[in-house]
Amino acid sequence: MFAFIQRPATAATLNRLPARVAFPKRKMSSELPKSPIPIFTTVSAYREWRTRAFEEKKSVGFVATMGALHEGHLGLVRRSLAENDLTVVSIFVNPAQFAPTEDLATYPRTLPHDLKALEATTHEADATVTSSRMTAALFLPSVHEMYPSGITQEVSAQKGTFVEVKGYGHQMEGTSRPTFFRGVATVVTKLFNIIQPTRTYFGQKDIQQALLLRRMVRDLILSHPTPDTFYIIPTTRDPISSLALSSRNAYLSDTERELAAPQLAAALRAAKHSWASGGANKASCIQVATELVSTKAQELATAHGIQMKLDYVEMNDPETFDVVPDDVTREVYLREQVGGVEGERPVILSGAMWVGKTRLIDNIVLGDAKHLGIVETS
Ligand SMILES: Nc1ncnc2c1ncn2[C@@H]1O[C@H](COP(=O)(O)OP(=O)(O)OP(=O)(O)O)[C@@H](O)[C@H]1O
Ligand SMILES: CC(C)(CO)[C@@H](O)C(=O)[O-]
Ligand code: BAL
Repeated sequence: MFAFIQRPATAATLNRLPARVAFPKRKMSSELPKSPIPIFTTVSAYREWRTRAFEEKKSVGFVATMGALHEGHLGLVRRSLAENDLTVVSIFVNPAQFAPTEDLATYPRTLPHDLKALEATTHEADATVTSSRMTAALFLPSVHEMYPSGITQEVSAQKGTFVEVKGYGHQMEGTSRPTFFRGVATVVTKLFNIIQPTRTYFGQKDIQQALLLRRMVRDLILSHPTPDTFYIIPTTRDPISSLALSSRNAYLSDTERELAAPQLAAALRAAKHSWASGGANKASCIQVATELVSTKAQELATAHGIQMKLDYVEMNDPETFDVVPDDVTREVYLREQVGGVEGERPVILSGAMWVGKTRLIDNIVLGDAKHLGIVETS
């Protein structure tokens, strides 16, 4: 499914590209750090660049982020660099997806670090090409330009145009963050309209977001990207603790990060093990995960004064996001598999956990993740 890798024309064209398509009349504010990566702070400057890329028939890969870049983001960027002539990364901390009680004000903003990380992330295109590709453009829009009608985090007071993917944003993460997916769908529609990506890359770490946005691309009949050029990339984890990398991990103290945060992934693995063993129904698999976190929480509170609390662990159907009923076992779930499909019917096992004031999320797909278009890079 992901075998199509666009070959760069020649090393020479690649080396020339950023310079040829990058320097129209872009407004570059003097506070921006110096970088070889062109930074577009306005839609019109970006569009001029994109028009040139269209004319030159260059494919454009796109990675949408809120910044504070880490290896999880960079994995998406590497994939885009490998598969496209040009790669655009956006950094925009989107007010519309934060509830008024959430961490918009304190969300980590680390532009100098982000630029250095993008500069360092180059891809050796292939053995026959001697040059390497670097991110061709960073899109760094203002809140004012992204929300011309204005934006407040209070949904009841909002005015203007918003995008909702009805029926898919109230379950899972939507239960705890009821206005989150409306904010995400709105901003990503705007970003797709602006960036016009040939391909786009989202992370499995935010699995409901990725599946919901791919559905939105299909429902809105977008051409850039299409559902087929919307890629979901497996979660990058800390190689030792298996903690899913996340910008919000920066809020954690060293002991919280080492001892508490990895317990969410451990709880999901424990539930996965129960599910795989056969006889256990969904409720008892979830209970295994819940008990693991509460036992560990007591231990960490006593020994280290760390506050850790599960928000939820749940299993959901990846098509509908419906909760798997409590009494369903793996055998029963698989019996309902629609005929003719290869591999095991997937189910999303996901959770969220508070460590102090930091809310972390994680998920594992049980069964065949290929059905969801999630494939490890070969
Ligand atoms: N560990 C990861 N592995 C793969 N993709 C990731 C990972 N972390 C984030 N991403 C993806 O990067 C994109 C941008 O995410 P974002 O900027 O919100 O970072 P984040 O680490 O998810 O931040 P937060 O801590 O706010 O959840 C999303 O598609 C997201 O799924
Ligand atoms: C997709 C996104 C960039 C929209 O603001 C954000 O939700 C994120 O970083 O996952
Ligand atoms: N990674 C999703 C962005 C958010 O939690 O706001």
